[in-house]
Parts: sequence; C-alpha cells; structure tokens
Amino acid sequence: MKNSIIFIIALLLSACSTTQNSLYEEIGGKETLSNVFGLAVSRIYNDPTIGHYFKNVPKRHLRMHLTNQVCELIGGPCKYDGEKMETSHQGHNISDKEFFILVEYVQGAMRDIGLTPQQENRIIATLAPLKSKVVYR
Ligand code: HEM
Repeated sequence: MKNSIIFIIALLLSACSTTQNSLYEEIGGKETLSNVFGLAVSRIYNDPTIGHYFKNVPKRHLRMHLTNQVCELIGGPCKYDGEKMETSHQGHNISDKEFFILVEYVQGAMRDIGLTPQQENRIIATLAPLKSKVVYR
C-alpha cells in the first residue's frame, strides 16, 4: 500500500514537470516576441551609432528573423531559417560596444512590453553566446 502511494505521488510529480511551461509560453508566445522585436528594431534603426548598419535591411525582415530565432532559443515551436549568424555579420566589422547597444535595446523593449527582469535575463542569456559570431573587431 505504502509503495503504491509513493508510486502514485512520483507519477503525479513527473506529470507536473512534463507540463511545465517553456519560457516561450510563459511570456505569451510569438505575439509577445514580435511586439518586443517590433519595438527594439524601430529603436535600433534610429540609433545614431548603430542605425547606419541597417540602412539596406527591411525592418520587417529583421523583426521576423529575430522573432523566430529567439522563439526557437527559448523553447518555442519556431524554426529559424535565416542566414547563419557568422554569414550575416562577418563583413560588417561590428564592435563590442555596438553589440551591447543593440542588446540594450532588446532589453529595454522587453521591459516596456512588460516582461519581468527574470524573463529578460533568461532571454539575454540565450543571446550572449552569439556575441562571438557578431563581433569582429
Ligand atoms: C545578439 C545579437 C544579434 C542577433 C541575435 C542578431 C540577429 C540577426 C538576424 C537574425 C539577422 C537576419 C539574418 C538574415 O538576413 O537571414 C541579422 C542581420 C543583420 N544584423 Fe544582426 N544580430 C545581432 C547583433 C547585431 C549587431 C550588434 C549589429 C550591428 C550593430 C547587427 C547588424 C546586422 C545587420 C547589418 C544585418 C543584415 C545583414 C545583411 O542582410 O547583410 N546585428 N542579425
């Protein structure tokens, strides 16, 4: 009897853990991400230091790719199908400082859309490892 109760409790606990929400679901899915990157991309394109990099890049193109990329990185059902990070950034000679300017816009947009600081940090942590594929000086 005792063993079967323990077994049932273990079963319930494992059921709970498999239905735990991904970060993607927790923040409100693709709509939230698309709002975040809509806002971030507009601000990035207007930035006096890094805006010039994007003069030939349609806003909706970057917004869509960033949304899909981060969706995939945080456990969503999307598949990023854009260029490899190295391919799209290598020729631009982007600096460390410029990288952090962009990341701050993403962070600011998340805050303004209403994500919690914890959710922000978890998303930024998925972007940080991409730095070496973006920065070349
Ligand atoms: C974590 C940081 C970054 C991420 C996740 C990221 C992501 C992306 C993605 C998904 C694309 C679209 C690729 C495609 O067209 O298929 C892209 C393109 C681009 N990114 Fe980034 N990026 C980052 C940082 C930066 C920074 C710091 C700059 C410049 C200051 C930059 C400049 C560009 C430019 C100019 C393009 C267009 C490239 C082209 O079409 O020739 N990116 N980026």
